[in-house]
Amino acid sequence: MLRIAVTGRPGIGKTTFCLRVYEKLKDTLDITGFITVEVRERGKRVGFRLRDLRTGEEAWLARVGLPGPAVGKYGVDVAAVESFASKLKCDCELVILDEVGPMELKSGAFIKAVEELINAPVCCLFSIHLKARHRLLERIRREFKVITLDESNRDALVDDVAGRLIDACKGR
Ligand SMILES: Nc1ncnc2c1ncn2[C@@H]1O[C@H](COP(=O)(O)OP(=O)(O)OP(=O)(O)O)[C@@H](O)[C@H]1O
Repeated sequence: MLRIAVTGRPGIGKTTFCLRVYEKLKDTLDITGFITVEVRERGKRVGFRLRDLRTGEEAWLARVGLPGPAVGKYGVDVAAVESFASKLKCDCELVILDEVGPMELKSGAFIKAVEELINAPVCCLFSIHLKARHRLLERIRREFKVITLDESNRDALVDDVAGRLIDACKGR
């Protein structure tokens, strides 16, 4: 059972990396999870949407002007996080989760769902916030193989991580 967490500075390509690995593995492995996609209007970032990898279903995670707990200038839709967290399943071969960060961590149900995943024998590819402090993030940093993405490694590592996850999930 292989558990990998990618991290790196904001905008380095964590979401892109998770998506590329998903595209490589989706026909081979049973995968659940979601990614977080930034939304820009007229060039300015206005918020983030959650996207279920398998179904393509989307919801706002956080948006400027949304009521709810604030992270920077964004209000977090905790109910949306909970709804996506409830779809994370331990009984698949791989869980891809982008990301475990300050917005998602506003949801107690999200924290509980991720803890259950970590306690289960399932392969994981998470992206995690580089610096945020939280007991769940500390646990992931301790227990996962953590890879820091940068411009020089983020392309080459896609095949490497995808290959390692297939081997681990298929017990090779
Ligand atoms: N390997 C890559 N090569 C070239 N451009 C990339 C690569 N990875 C990401 N990008 C570009 O960089 C930008 C940010 O990418 P992405 O959203 O994946 O980063 P992120 O680390 O998830 O960001 P955030 O910190 O907001 O979560 C996007 O415009 C994306 O197209």
